[in-house]
Amino acid sequence: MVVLAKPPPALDQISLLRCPQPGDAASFFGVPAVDLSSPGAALAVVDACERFGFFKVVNHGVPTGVVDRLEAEAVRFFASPQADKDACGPANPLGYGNKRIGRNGDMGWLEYLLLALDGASSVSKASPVPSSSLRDAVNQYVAAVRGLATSVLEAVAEGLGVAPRDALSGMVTDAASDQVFRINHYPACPLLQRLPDSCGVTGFGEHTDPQLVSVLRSNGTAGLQVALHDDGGRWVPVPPDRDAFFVIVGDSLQVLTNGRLKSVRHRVVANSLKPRVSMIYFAGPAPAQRIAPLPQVLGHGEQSLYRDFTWGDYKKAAYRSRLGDNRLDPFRIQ
Ligand SMILES: C=C1C[C@]23C[C@@]1(O)CC[C@H]2[C@@]12CC[C@H](O)[C@@](C)(C(=O)O1)[C@H]2[C@@H]3C(=O)O
Ligand SMILES: O=C(O)CCC(=O)C(=O)O
Ligand SMILES: [Fe+2]
Repeated sequence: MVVLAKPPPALDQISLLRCPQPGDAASFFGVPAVDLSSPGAALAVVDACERFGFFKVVNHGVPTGVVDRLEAEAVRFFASPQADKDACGPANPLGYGNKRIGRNGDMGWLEYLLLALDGASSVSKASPVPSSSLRDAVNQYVAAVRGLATSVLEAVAEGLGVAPRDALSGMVTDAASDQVFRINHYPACPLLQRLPDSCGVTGFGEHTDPQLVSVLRSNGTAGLQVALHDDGGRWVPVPPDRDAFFVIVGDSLQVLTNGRLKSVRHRVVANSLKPRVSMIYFAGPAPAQRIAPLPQVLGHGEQSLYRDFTWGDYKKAAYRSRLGDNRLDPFRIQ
């Protein structure tokens, strides 16, 4: 991350970034698009996860109405009086959060609602929810995207030659699995117009997701960027696609495949004109789940690159870390 200048007071504590420019030919990035029902989907998923740790699912079959209903509920919540939003916060880590991300000093130009899901993938009783209509919309949406996450993990198993087919997806359908759901709202940031074009304001700072996979959907506002694996971590913008779901490989899937699939660093930069709304489902395993390379991904004589840990261990360490930390480093065998 590069801090470029002293920010205007409203952006105090929020880092400024050097951003790729839209006209910059070098920033072109063709996000792989996969139709999970097509022949060859399993190999396409593995290829995308190996090369980028990132792809989008098209022709997914999730009804538009389910997505639109949740987006409308989210917009309504974020437009409600600040006191009503604050009644669901401060995020610790669950609940309504404003600019502060996590507990360790990270800040971004956003507000959000972070919810835990129970074994049936419904919003848990421990999560502060503003209304029953938002709760119902989240439950309906999550039922659909959890199905997408399990199909992706089945495709990964198939593409890697791992049996049984549910070796990975079963970790998410397990009644004790640890699933989290987040709705982010990045207000338009007009102050950006006072900064040089090459300068961005951090919406959500760079990080990898700790879970197995995350399924992200946003409105049509740009802002998401990913760091390429094979080009010195060069940041490239991801063109928004409100009709697709983006899949992000998390650290746990990296370990389960002994580094063959790699988690991807990603971040969000604020937009000067349009608000961005995103909703992300984080598919995590049960706290007691051992996170270690699946025997079938290890070649003859290949050793694990990581020391053994459970999801519970990793989550505890993650929540003590800063957003941009490389959370897997302490678990790597030298
Ligand atoms: C700074 C932090 C926020 C985070 C917990 C952490 O300490 C490090 C990981 C962060 C992250 C990134 C992906 C998800 O948005 C998230 C919910 C998660 O599981 O790990 C967030 C955490 C958070 O916002 O509390
Ligand atoms: O809001 C987005 O588009 C991405 C946010 C994100 O990466 C996260 O919440 O972990
Ligand atoms: Fe993320």
